[in-house]
Amino acid sequence: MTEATIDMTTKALPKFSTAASGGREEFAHTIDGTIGKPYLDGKDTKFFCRGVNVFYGDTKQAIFDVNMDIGKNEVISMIGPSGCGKSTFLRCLNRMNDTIAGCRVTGDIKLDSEDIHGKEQDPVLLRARVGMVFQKPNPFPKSIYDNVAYGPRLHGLAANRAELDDIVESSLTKAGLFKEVKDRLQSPGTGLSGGQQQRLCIARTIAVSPEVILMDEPTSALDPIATATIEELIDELRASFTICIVTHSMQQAARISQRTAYFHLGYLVELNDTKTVFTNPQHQLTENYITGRFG
Ligand SMILES: Nc1ncnc2c1ncn2[C@@H]1O[C@H](COP(=O)(O)OP(=O)(O)OP(=O)(O)O)[C@@H](O)[C@H]1O
Repeated sequence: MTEATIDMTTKALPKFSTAASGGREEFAHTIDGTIGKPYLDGKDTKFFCRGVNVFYGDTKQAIFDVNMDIGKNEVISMIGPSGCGKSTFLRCLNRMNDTIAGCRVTGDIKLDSEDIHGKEQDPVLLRARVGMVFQKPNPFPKSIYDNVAYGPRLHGLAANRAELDDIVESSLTKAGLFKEVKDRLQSPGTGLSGGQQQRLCIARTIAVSPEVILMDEPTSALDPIATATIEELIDELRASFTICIVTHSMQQAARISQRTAYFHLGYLVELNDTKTVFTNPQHQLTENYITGRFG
């Protein structure tokens, strides 16, 4: 994919060749900030990201100078060709990149005006505020109940068993799973179907009362019916949480998100209202991707 040369003839936008050496540098000079509406002017901003770069080791830069705001109670989709840095950027938001040897993040990332890299920040507490759901459902080898109770126990969120029961029930209810599992809470979480396991993972994330949920291709391992259930759930969860989702499905991004961010080779090319991105993309690279000419 990095060897592709992009046809820029249909729109009067700066030339960009990704071919071999210099492609990234040339592209960097063509972008005068991200096109669209990357900023929220401080209004209902949950995440404030400025000049974010990510490096793997000494030689590989995966994210280049990303600037964006993420709003409270919005669903924001991150799309782009494989390897463009969507997951890497997502992991910046709860410092999951800290767990990858050799990975280094620079720039300014604030959650509710707090520097997430500040000395006083405990990454474990940050990850409770900014939860994550992964591509492959990954329930713990524990009962359904214990999967959901794990986080609240770890963070001491329940004073007694009755309170813990309430948290487990309400989290499973919010994740749209309680009715299906209420008679088998002590059964293994791994015994559920793929779609149910993913909703269990969402319940586990919700159980510690996060403010933001990061989802990295949460439905790519699921069938269309389970996918539809999760998409409906995401729409409901938006009332209580900010949701950032990486997806390879443009239809999914169009269905569930209010804004969509298009990444290309580590650059945030365009961030705009989802409808604009899919009906009137402002950058040639976005248009190429959504029309299937690239990616
Ligand atoms: N642990 C790592 N060590 C070194 N390079 C990495 C690592 N993780 C990702 N990369 C590189 O960083 C770049 C961005 O990868 P990333 O997984 O963030 O892209 P992506 O857009 O999420 O891709 P996909 O859609 O295929 O999941 C790629 O070039 C990838 O090879």
